[in-house]
Order: sequence, then C-alpha cells, then structure tokens
Amino acid sequence: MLFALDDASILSLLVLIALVNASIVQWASRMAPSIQGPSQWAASLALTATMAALSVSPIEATSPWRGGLFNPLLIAAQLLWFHGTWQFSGRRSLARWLIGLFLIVVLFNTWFSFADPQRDLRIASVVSLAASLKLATAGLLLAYARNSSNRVAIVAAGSLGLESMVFLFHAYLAIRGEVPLFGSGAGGGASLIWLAMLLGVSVTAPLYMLMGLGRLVLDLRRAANRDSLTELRNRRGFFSSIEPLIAHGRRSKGHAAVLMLDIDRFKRLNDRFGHAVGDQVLRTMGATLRGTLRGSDVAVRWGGEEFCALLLNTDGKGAHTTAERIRHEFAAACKSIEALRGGAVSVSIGIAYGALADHDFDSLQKQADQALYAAKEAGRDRVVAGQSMLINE
Ligand SMILES: Nc1nc2c(ncn2[C@@H]2O[C@H](COP(=O)(O)OP(=O)(O)OP(=O)(O)O)[C@@H](O)[C@H]2O)c(=O)[nH]1
Repeated sequence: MLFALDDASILSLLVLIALVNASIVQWASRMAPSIQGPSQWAASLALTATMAALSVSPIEATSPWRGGLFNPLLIAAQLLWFHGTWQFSGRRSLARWLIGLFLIVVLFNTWFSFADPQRDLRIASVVSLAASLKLATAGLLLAYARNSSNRVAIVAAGSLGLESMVFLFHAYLAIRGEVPLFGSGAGGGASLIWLAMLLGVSVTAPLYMLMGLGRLVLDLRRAANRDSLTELRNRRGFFSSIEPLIAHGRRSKGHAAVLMLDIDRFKRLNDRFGHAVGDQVLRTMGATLRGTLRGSDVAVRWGGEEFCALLLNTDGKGAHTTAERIRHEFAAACKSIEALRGGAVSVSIGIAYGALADHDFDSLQKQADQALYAAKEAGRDRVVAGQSMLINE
C-alpha cells in the first residue's frame, strides 16, 4: 500500500493537496480581482499546509512549541476561510474584529502552552472555536445559496458541516483527556481531525472553486447585459429580457407602452461642465428610472444620452403619468448635482402605447421616437404621446 492510514501519511497528503489548491485558488483569484474572497481562501490553504508541515516536523510531540505554533495557524486558517466567505457573499470587511479575536486566541494559547501548560484545555477550546468558525462559514454559504441559487454552495456548506462535526468530536476527546500525543494514536480518534482537514482541502476547497467560477460566469453575463455607467441594461440585455415578456403579453392579449427619453441639450452640458459631470447626469437618469419604474418594467440605456423603457402593466394614461413623474424626478435629482452649480437639466419623452396583438416592439419604439422628436421640436422638457395613443384615447 502506498500510504498507510497513519498521521504522517495523512499529513503529507494534506500538505501536498493544500499547497496545490492554494496555488490554483490564488491563480484563479487573479483572473477575477473584482470577486472578494478567493485570495483569502488561498492564504487559508497555505496556512493549512504550513500547519500540517509543522506537525510532521521533528518538533518533539511533548514540546510546548507544537501546540504553541500549531493552534494559532489552525485558527488563522479558519478565520481567513470565514472572512473570505463573508466578503465573497458581499458583506463589508470584519478584519479588525477577527484580528482582535485572533490575538486573544494567541494569548490564551501561548499562556496554556508555555506558562501553564494545559494540553487538554488548550485543544478543547481551540478546536471548538475552529468548529464554530466552520459552522458559521457553512451558515454564510447557506445564506449565499439562498440569495444566488448556487447549489454548489449548499454542498460546500454540507462538507463544512461534516468537518465541524469531526472537530467537535475531537474537542470532546480532548475534554475527556483522550487525545493521544502525535504519532502514538496512529489511525485512532486523533487521526480523525487530520482526515477532516483532508476533507477540507480535497473536497471543500474544490467546491469553493466551483462556486467562485459560478459567480464569475454570473458576473460576466451580467456585465455583458449591463451598461456599466448607468447600471441599466444595455440593448443586448434589454432585448433578451423583453422577448419573453412581449410573447407572454401577446398571448394574454395585453398592452404595452414604450417610452423614449433623451436628455436635453446634453452636448452643451458636456461642453460647459465636462464629460465627468455629463456622466454624473447619465447616472442620475439611471437611478431615476430604477427608482420610478415598477419591477415589471424594463429600462435600457439606448445609446449616448438616450434611454428607453417598456411598461407592460399599465394603460396609456398610466404611462403618461409615469413619464411625467420621470421628467420631474430627474430634473429634481439633477438640482442636487453640485457641479452643475444650480443649472437645470431636463429630459424630453415620447410615448407610444398599443395592444401587443397589433404592434410589435419595433413599431411602438419607432412611434415613441417620432413622439420624442415632436417633443424636441415643441421646445423640449415635455412628454409627447405618439399617434397610436391618440387613436386609442
Ligand atoms: N458625458 C458623456 N457624454 C456622452 C456619452 N454618450 C454620448 N455623449 C454625448 O451626448 C451628446 C449628445 O448630443 P446631441 O445628440 O447633439 O443631443 P443634445 O445636445 O442632447 O441635443 P438635443 O437632444 O437636441 O436636446 C454628444 O455630445 C455625445 O458626445 C457618455 O457616455 N458620457
């Protein structure tokens, strides 16, 4: 047999797999620097490898240095894993609190390793803390899985849960004073903790990589469908969102309104205040549309300073009211842009409305565009209804 199931063999495997996975995760984290977490997981795996290497080192089994060094590494690895997952799921850094917790553990562990050596107390407390951190990380994963419908996160949470159970069992053995010295408990209960760590680096870590990959694909897909300045959909995202909505609306004999919006005299605004201020005005339009439209409506940055919105659950009158609300709220929001120094910004809006059985999106959009043109011709800063609405009214 290549490896006998003794502590030294498990630890050697642990060092090897942890180092390989740390390198892969670190390499992957460089490919997606906007995703927080993976570099901390890589550091955690590197610490796990160091900890395992330390355990197969020639340090005497009875030496206080073994626990004195091993335990801080174990806790640092769990804290990094937890904090990486915390940030991966979009939460703000907890670094200061966790560094504080780590320092307390180091003090506690140093005291009970060197000043007043109490091996069982030390192992039971540190291993229980590690198990709690693993359980807390599993909880974060379950919450993440619920929000992102990422099933890999559920499996990773299960794997972490299993690891934490083994850690708790190890803490229980320590309370009973039954954790043998390294080397003397080959294959016994003491080896379980190494097996749990092996499970961590060879199963949980790859699951994490898969979870990170899923997130990367989601982010890329999102970026491909979004306009990064206004955070609204771009045309590609818009058309892929409205296609099924329009098909459903047509089947259910529904109506739709299309709004075409164009910020007035935007070129002059850019020339006068600069492109950065122009961009701020565009972002304000994005926020206004997001804040004003319903969840069932779809808005897009059509191009430049032009926007479009598709309203499905409304009639012509409701669409008109919504357009007027957008016009007012946009003007009011622009008033609070300091760089404009009180200068007013307005938007012209054209609307088309009709039954989806008689109109496809293109024909409504063209009518809304003509109405927008009429709004510009009539002096800007107004809402103009297209032909189909006048016929419908
Ligand atoms: N700051 C900024 N400006 C942009 C962006 N995209 C397009 N523009 C500018 O928007 C301006 C559009 O100008 P025009 O099409 O002449 O329209 P306008 O000045 O708004 O005039 P009216 O529509 O007739 O009221 C151009 O100067 C473009 O350079 C962008 O992403 N950021």
